[in-house]
Amino acid sequence: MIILSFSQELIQAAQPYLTANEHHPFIQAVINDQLDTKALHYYIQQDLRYADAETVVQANLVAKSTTIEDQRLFANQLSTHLGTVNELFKSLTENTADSWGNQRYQPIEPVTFIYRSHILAPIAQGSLLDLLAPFEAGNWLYIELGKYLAATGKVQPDNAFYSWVTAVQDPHLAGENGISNRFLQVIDREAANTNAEQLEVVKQQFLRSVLLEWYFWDAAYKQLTWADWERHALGTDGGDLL
Ligand SMILES: Cc1ncc(CO)c(N)n1
Repeated sequence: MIILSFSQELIQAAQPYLTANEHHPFIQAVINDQLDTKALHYYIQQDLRYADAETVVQANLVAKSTTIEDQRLFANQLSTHLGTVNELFKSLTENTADSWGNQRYQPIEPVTFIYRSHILAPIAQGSLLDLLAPFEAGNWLYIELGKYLAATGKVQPDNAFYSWVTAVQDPHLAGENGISNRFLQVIDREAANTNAEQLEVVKQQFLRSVLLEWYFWDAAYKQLTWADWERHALGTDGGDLL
């Protein structure tokens, strides 16, 4: 019998969600180089707001760390995040007609709000593991989607999403000794001191992140706004939004 580490267990349980993300029409449109400019704009604007929540999560990972080594790991990655996040989105913006100034600080739309709330929630009462796992799920999913998109061989430099695919495969993030694997190692170390009941909660929160990733692509594909949700709830649009 092969005994899985806790992080391997998370990754195994997340496989159906990964497949669903791969199959999402947004990702398939990237492969076919048919991504709608409006979907790309919405994605850039909303992911910048998600990235702002990642900044807050990472500051709190430093705060919840109990050793200098952990504090340095999370603080260094926070610094890297702050140094690179705008660059990625700026390079994505170059492929669109919109200016960078229009992309930053747009209103936080429903799915972005829910996903941000999900990764921020453990700050109040959670352990280091509670805070790290739902956040790391997003890193892991992005790396896997990057591998998937690269393996198609279809996302070439003239594709609007090319710089995204390159960025999520950066060895600093995705390499054997990269940040994602180092975060998974911290997850395994913390899991060793956590009871089975609490580990099940952590697992569900990890999986919920990967589920919300699917809804994040879906919201971008449909450019869903609070106004759409309102029209839908108040019954004035007659259609199925979700
Ligand atoms: C929605 C989302 N998930 C994960 C990442 C990875 O940082 C990101 N930038 N955005």
